[in-house]
Amino acid sequence: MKVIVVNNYEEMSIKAAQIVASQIILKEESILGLATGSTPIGMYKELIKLYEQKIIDFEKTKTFNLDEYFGLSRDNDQSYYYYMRNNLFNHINIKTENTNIPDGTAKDIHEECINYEEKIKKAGGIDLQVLGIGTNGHIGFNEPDIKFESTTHLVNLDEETIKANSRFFDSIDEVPKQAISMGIKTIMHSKKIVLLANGKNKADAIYGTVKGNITPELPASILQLHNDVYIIVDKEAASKL
Ligand SMILES: N[C@@H]1[C@@H](O)[C@H](O)[C@@H](COP(=O)(O)O)O[C@@H]1O
Repeated sequence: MKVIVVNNYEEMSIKAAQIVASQIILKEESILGLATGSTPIGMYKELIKLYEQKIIDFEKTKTFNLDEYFGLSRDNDQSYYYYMRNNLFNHINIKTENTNIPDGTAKDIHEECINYEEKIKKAGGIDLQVLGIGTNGHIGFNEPDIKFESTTHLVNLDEETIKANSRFFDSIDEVPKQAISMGIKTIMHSKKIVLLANGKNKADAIYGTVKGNITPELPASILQLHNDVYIIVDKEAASKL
């Protein structure tokens, strides 16, 4: 693990965008794994700037998002589909058919999960996966559990996650209780991983990720077993390391 401690959110966003941009420059047809949440928004803004400056081009890039809320349609402004259009895809030249996000309204969720996993495999696997982290150490929506869930699956969200994510909704009752998420194996198969975290409320999760035991109780801890991971954290998130 390469832990990079930066001064603030802006520096974290720039560093992360540089890594993603380098990946695209080295391989135009890169397969990117993308994350949502508030953490990567600054990184997406930086990537849009680099695109506008013609430093990077998304023409041949493909993306797979980590997760999607179960039951939210694509036009719901809290869906991750909506988030990705709003924060990145609408501002760059990526082809819509090259962007992939699990369909939270699929009739057969089991089939949707299998197909999503297949699509990633067919595309050749993820070259670079961007991750945020939950305060409980979740990555994607892989919640603390007694075992690591391997492939794309339907998840029951933890109370802590529902509470944390309620800040984006009008009320806590509107937060979906389930989501579709790539599994731990899906994430670990990525060739390179960049995890971003900022703020004091992520300090315990970052400590567990970098220095804790490898345990499904703190899903991000499994990243210790990956051989190409960057953890980019601001001083507050790094405060317990
Ligand atoms: N499924 C997402 C995660 O992918 C994200 O990393 C996490 C942290 O969110 P934030 O960046 O807003 O703290 O929240 C959600 O639960």
